[in-house]
Amino acid sequence: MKELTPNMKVVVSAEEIQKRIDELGAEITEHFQGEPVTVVCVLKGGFLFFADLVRSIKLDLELDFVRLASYGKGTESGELVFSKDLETSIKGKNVLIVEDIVDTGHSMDFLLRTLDERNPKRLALAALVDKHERREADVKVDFYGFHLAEGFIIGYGMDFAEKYRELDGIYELVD
Ligand SMILES: O=P(O)(O)OC[C@H]1O[C@H](OP(=O)(O)OP(=O)(O)O)[C@H](O)[C@@H]1O
Ligand code: HPA
Ligand SMILES: [Mg+2]
Repeated sequence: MKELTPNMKVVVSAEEIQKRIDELGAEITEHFQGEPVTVVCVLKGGFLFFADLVRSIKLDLELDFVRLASYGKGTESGELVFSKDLETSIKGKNVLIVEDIVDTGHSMDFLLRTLDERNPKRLALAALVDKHERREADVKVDFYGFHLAEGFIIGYGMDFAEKYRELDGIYELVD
């Protein structure tokens, strides 16, 4: 276990995350009714949730990865693009997007709309954290791990200035 600093408050423990992922894996397995699914990891933040979730889904899976970038990041109006697109076709396939956190909703609004235009059979979104404080785009999270009202969180894929992604729990950064 890594040394934590006094400005890090536990929000969800590693044990709670793993228990919830087992439940989500069972829900997702049931949802797709024995059919194969293409599971899409949203890099970088989604990498740990994706790695654990795919191992708890009991279906035939294809795995693929995307990474989003915005022009003029840091400005409110940054338009989203792929800095890495899917490498497989999703036409006619069941697709599950796996994301660490939905915050303003702009990232998932873009990804859901863009992938939907490729005519998948079904398109669903799993997000470990559904955070409401700053929501601007109306995004439907089909499978969520935890609801959070507010706060800036790190760990389990989520970073602050590229640090803390490797932590196995979720923490809030407090002053
Ligand atoms: O709902 P939103 O306000 O769009 O924010 C959520 C997104 O922001 C973070 O990713 P980021 O683009 O910072 O890249 P990262 O995954 O590489 O950390 C996070 O991982 C989500 O993907
Ligand atoms: O709360 C957050 N933590 C880490 N990364 C994020 N990206 C959007 N919101 C967050
Ligand atoms: Mg991300």
